[in-house]
Parts: sequence; C-alpha cells; structure tokens
Amino acid sequence: MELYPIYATFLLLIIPTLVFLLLKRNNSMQKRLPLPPGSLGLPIIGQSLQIFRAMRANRGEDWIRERIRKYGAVSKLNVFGSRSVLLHGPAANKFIYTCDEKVLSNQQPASVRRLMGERNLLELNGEDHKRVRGAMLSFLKPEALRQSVGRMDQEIRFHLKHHWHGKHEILVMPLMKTLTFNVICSLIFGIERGIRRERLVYLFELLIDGMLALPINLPFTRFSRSLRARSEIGDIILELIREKRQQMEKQETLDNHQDLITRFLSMTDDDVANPSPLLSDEEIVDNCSIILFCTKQVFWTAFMTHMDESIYPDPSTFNPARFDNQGATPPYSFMAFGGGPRMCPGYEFARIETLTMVHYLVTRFRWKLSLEENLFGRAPLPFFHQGLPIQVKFKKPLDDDDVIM
Ligand code: HEM
Repeated sequence: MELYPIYATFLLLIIPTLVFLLLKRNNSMQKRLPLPPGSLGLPIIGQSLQIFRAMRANRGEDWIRERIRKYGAVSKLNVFGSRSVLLHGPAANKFIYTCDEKVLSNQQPASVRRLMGERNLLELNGEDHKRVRGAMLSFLKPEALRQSVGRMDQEIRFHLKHHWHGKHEILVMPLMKTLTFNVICSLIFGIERGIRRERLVYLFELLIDGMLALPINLPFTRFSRSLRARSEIGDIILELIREKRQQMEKQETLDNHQDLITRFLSMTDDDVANPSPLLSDEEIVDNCSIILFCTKQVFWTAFMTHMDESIYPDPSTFNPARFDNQGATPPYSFMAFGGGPRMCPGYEFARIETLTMVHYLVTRFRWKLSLEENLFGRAPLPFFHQGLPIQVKFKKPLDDDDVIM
C-alpha cells in the first residue's frame, strides 16, 4: 500500500479542507515515482509547530493558501512525525473518496489511533468497514431515526427549559455543545442524565484536548492525561455494554432501537445455526467514542474547497443558500459531510437535531447578537470569541408539560 489518507480526526482538526496522506514507504516505488513538491521541514517536528501557530493566530487558512500558492494543489509536508501529502480541490476530494483502497487507505496518525481505538470506523477498511458502517446505519438511517425523534425533541425541550428560559443573555456556543452531548448520550449511549453523563462530558473534553497536543506520553503532558481519559471512557462504555446485555438477557429491553449500543448488541452475523455478535465489544467501544468525537463538528475536510472563489463566489459572505443547488457546482465541491463510501452516516441525525432546535428557536424565541462583532477563530478548533453571546426573549415559553423530566 503506497499512500494512506489520514482521516480527518487529528490533522483536519487543525487544517480545514485538507486531507493528508502518509507518503508511501515502499522504497522501490519511491525510486520510480517522484514525490510531490514541498519541504518536509525538521525531522519529527516538520511543519507541526508552524501549523499550530498559524491556527492559534487564526491564520490557518492563509498558511494553507500560501502553501498551495507555493507548491500547487498537491504538496508534501511533515506533520506530527508523519510524512504527509496535502491535497486541495474537488478533483482531490473525488480521488480521496472514490479511489481503490489498495492505492489509498484510511489511516490516522498513531497518536490518534491510540486515543480513538484501533477498531473505530475511521480506521477500518474493506469488509470490516462495510460491516461496522452497516450496523451503524441500521440505527442512523432515516426510517430508523423516526423512532428517535421523540427523544431528541425531549432533550432539546429540556435543554431550552433549563438553559434558556428566564435568561436575558446566553452563550450559544458552549450551550450548543452541551445540547449535542446530551442528545448523543441519550440516543447513542442510552445514558440517563446524572453523574455518569457528567463524568463522560468531563472525560471527553480531556480526550479532545489531548488530540490537539503534541503526542508525548509523559505523566504531566496533555497527551498522557488524554490517554487516561480514554481508558476511563472505555471502562464506562464496557460497563454500559454489560448492563444492557443483562437487561436484554432478562428481556427487560426489547426495543433494540432505543440506543445505538443496544442496537449493536442485538445484531448477529449470518450464521443462523450458531450466530455470533456482529461487533466485538472493542468495536462497540471504539465506534461509540468516535461518534462523540465526530459530533464535536470537527470535520472540516473541505474548508478550502468551500472557500474557492472559482466554485463559490464571495465565499466569506454568510450565505448558506449557496450550497442549495449542488448541480450547479462541480462534483465533490460540497464536502461538509464527506462523500462516497465514507460519507458521514450521521448526516440525517445532525439534520434532524438542527431542524428541531431551529424550530423551537423560531417559534418560541426572539434573539439578537450581543456583540457588534462576533469574531470567529480557530484554536485550533473553530470557536466564537466570548462564546457568541446573544440576548433572548421568549415569544412563547415552553410549558412544564412540554418537558419530560
Ligand atoms: C453537523 C454535524 C456533522 C458534520 C459536519 C459531519 C461531518 C463528517 C464528515 C465530513 C465525515 C467524513 C470525513 C472523511 O471521510 O474524511 C464524517 C464522517 C463520519 N461521521 Fe459525521 N458529521 C456530523 C455529524 C455526525 C453525527 C451526528 C454522527 C453520528 C451520530 C456522525 C458520525 C460519523 C462517522 C461514524 C463518520 C465516519 C464514517 C466512515 O468512515 O465511514 N457524524 N462526518
């Protein structure tokens, strides 16, 4: 195998729009094929610090643009100890999402693999990828999601009642993170509100923080704290698996659509005489963890394609309608949810959650921005300065009956 795409997880956190491919290690092929232009920088460090610095100063896009200007749409670089390739544009997006996995296979940097687990969907290829993705989609496809909309709605109403009602000003960004986490905890993990949910929130923050740190595993580093958090998250999910299995054995839980873990546990392979679980416990742990990571809206694979003026004129103006008519743009130009066999399986889930929230915002609230200028940055994850404060007024408060406690 010659080129490995580093899936969005780590580097795409910090380099919107880009997919990095590990350069081939096959020496004989290297002799025959020239490497793309670009420098690899210092050993191990490569361009990592430059990228971090640019991101922190909110100049990540400029850094990438400059690199593309200097070396073209395909260039080599060295990030976090991995020799990599930066690809840009719809043709590159198409290549990444459609090419044969013998040419290009999904693989994340070793540090990300340690944090996210070897068996998460982003790591899997071929039959394993198809099997696990199929299991996940059996829960996330629109027909199945119909059964979850009610609970999503409850979580959103509960959230509005507890975090928005009675307030004059709220910070949108942290609250939206809280809401997303609670929806995922309810629908994916099947965890009730309470101490275990709160512990999981805390641990996930540590986990994500470590993914943005240099991967040095010493007792005092962010990376090592993140590894410890990952281990505890794994224990919590394993505990949930044990509890749900017991419930299922006692037939206390018959609805295998109640959450994703229960769904996974209810699925077996095709061997009718002697069926085995479709997913191992390790696969359940890794894939539930990766969902939480995915929903922290960290995939910016195509950021630079979306900012390409030749495809989307005036790209910095707020105009979501520009993505409505995808027939008018070249294929693989709208990449917010990826494409091809790795297209985001949570697309409908995210859409329903967004629409439900927007429904309540429009029908129950009026709001206006508190700051004249709401500065947007990346550090390296995207964020609004001061958390995007808004002033809210209720048109029609939710009744107590609306919220199921
Ligand atoms: C607005 C919210 C979301 C956005 C913008 C988003 C974006 C993306 C993108 C761009 C990819 C493909 C990345 C690549 O191939 O390099 C992806 C993959 C994925 N997403 Fe999402 N996602 C969102 C929400 C969700 C949700 C709610 C879930 C689950 C409930 C989810 C689960 C996944 C998984 C498991 C993958 C890996 C798919 C595979 O490798 O086959 N995402 N997402």
